[in-house]
Amino acid sequence: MNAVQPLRGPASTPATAAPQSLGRAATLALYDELALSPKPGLVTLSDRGSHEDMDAQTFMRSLLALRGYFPRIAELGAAAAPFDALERCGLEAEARMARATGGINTHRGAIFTLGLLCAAAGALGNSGHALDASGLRAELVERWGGALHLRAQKVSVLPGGRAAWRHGLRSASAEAALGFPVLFEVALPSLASALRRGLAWHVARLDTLFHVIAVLDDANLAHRGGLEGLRFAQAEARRFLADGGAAAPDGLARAEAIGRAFVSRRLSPGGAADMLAAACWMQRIGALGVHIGQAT
Ligand SMILES: CC(C)(COP(=O)(O)OP(=O)(O)OC[C@H]1O[C@@H](n2cnc3c(N)ncnc32)[C@H](O)[C@@H]1O)[C@@H](O)C(=O)NCCC(=O)NCCS
Ligand SMILES: Nc1ncnc2c1ncn2[C@@H]1O[C@H](COP(=O)(O)OP(=O)(O)OP(=O)(O)O)[C@@H](O)[C@H]1O
Repeated sequence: MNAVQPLRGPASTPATAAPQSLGRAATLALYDELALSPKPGLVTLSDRGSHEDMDAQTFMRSLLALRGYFPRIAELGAAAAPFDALERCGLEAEARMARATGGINTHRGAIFTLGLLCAAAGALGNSGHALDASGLRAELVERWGGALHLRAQKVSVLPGGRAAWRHGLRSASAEAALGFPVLFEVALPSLASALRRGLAWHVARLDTLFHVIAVLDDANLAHRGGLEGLRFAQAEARRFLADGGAAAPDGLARAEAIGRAFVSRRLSPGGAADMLAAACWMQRIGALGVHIGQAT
């Protein structure tokens, strides 16, 4: 568990941000995700979860290598770049991540999800509109939704995309084409509600993560555990929430127990981790509508 935690979350920046601030917030949000512990099946600062090939050091190397990418893609968004320019920028970032980690996939999902969100925020900021969640979602879908729909119809050669296709699930690309419904309709309301209830930042993040695991077609879970593994993880998350979630007196202990069950099945909810990072990014750029000192 983290020794020093801000009470309700890190300070958020004003609601119109430059590409540099949007990108910096993305790096910090990925750290928010990495630093959260316990976190079932996922890598934290102190354990590897269900992963044999990576640990916190691998993630930190990857994060450092990606620092320039998020401001760059936010700038592309501000310049109204077409989807293929974003795609090239994303693929370059994937190559940089691979060089930094020795070929290990630490942040492919985050490069995609947070990259698209940074681009949408860059575009929105440039048009002079305030950075709120519904504006961001509309901007993403209007500008790049068509290209993302086409992308979602292609058969992926990557593990998550193949698992999604095999089991008839919504892939990461399909989730993006729909404007990330689980992010906007589940993760953000969960995080905002947890912060408004005055929950500590780490408890709020943990609660949000479980809300996402309960409903997301997480291609990582499906790749590692098949449909059975995905449904098992979703059912565990639903039970956790029904029993009071992360804020319950035994919430952290129950999260740890679920972590042990995930590790024994090699399950890792990587897609849910990306949604959590995206929600933390929204909080950091001020698009969540809840700021320190505003919580009631
Ligand atoms: C679409 C991507 C994520 C590939 O996805 P695919 O599922 O086929 O591959 P992979 O197994 O590597 O999974 C990617 C990761 O997505 C995340 N994820 C899994 N399920 C989901 C989901 N339902 N929703 C969102 N993210 C998810 C996980 O972290 C997972 O590990 C992406 O790598 C890609 O195509 N990149 C090319 C660059 C690009 O187009 N960029 C666009 C602008 S950034
Ligand atoms: N804290 C985290 N710990 C582990 N994975 C995470 C974390 N945060 C995000 N993820 C996501 O999970 C994915 C890693 O999953 P995985 O190890 O299954 O990779 P893979 O290359 O798709 O498949 P495999 O290694 O099983 O063949 C990454 O895309 C990453 O975005």
